[in-house]
Amino acid sequence: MGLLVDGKWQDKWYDTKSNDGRFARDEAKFRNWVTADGTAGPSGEGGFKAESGRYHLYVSYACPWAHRALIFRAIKGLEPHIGVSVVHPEMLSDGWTFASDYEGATGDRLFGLPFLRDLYTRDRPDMTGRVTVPVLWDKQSGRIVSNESSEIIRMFNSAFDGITGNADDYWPQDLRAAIEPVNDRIYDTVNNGVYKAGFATTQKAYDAAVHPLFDSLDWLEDRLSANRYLMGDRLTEADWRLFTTLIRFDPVYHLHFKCNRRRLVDYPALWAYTRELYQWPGVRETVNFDHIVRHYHFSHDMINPNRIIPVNPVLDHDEPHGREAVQKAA
Ligand SMILES: N[C@@H](CCC(=O)N[C@@H](CS)C(=O)NCC(=O)O)C(=O)O
Repeated sequence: MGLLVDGKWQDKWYDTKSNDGRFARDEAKFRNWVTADGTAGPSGEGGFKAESGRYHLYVSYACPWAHRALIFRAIKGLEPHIGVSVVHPEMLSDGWTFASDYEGATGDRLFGLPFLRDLYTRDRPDMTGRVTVPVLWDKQSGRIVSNESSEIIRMFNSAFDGITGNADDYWPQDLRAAIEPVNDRIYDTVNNGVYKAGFATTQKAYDAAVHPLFDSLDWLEDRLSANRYLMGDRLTEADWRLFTTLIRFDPVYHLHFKCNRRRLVDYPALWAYTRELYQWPGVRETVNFDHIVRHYHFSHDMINPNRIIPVNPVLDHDEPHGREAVQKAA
């Protein structure tokens, strides 16, 4: 685990000491957008036109943020148009690596590089910052388009529709204003909330994260008892953003990140909802529990110093979800 400083790798854990024991996630540094015609998106530069075969996605199967991008690639029919490289699940002193001696790890399919950091410095030789997945790479310009998953999924949602003919819309104009505050609460208290609890190095920082997390899970359980999806009867990006945390909850966050007031399976609506999304066409194939469980327990040795991989609960994600019966919001 480490970061680049002026293009040089430094093996350092997150600095929680200077922050009262709290984990603070860095802002992603590459914020360009692929658009249908190559005009600039909401941030960054233009010049990234949607074209088949031009872009490549770097992911970890373990990472919930990268998982969002993989899901959008699947459900938007982008698999034939955007290639993928999968890093090794163990993230140790060299950060994410392209070692391929592990089932499902592909190596770097574009350049055969040893480490993900080498991809970052290929674009920015003097880069300072964390080397994170996902990364969307442009083969034509040899540059990183984006390393911000919330933006990559919005590009995938619409930029390639003219190429794929898939116009399914997970960020519909008329729901955007309603989606935003739901995304914000889920990001802060659930998606990032589990990390804030798990990486806390003081009791106070842990308490400040774990209680809002379980308050939000109660709120979500209520909402999803009355609504099939977060926005009622329409499945949106808000659901996919929530899903990648829920699917990791019982195998990882409950034990490893001490998010153990309740398990996901103790929430009937949330658990059935998670199964419905897991069973959505194309999604099951993006979930790799082996990489998920191995990554967290093996990589975070200050949480799990002996790197023992727990046995974990046996969960049946294929059990019928029964969510068709859930009433639409009144
Ligand atoms: N803002 C980024 C966050 C991505 C992120 O933090 N990914 C983690 C893996 S789950 C990572 O690569 N961490 C490596 C590090 O922080 O050094 C996004 O949503 O795309």
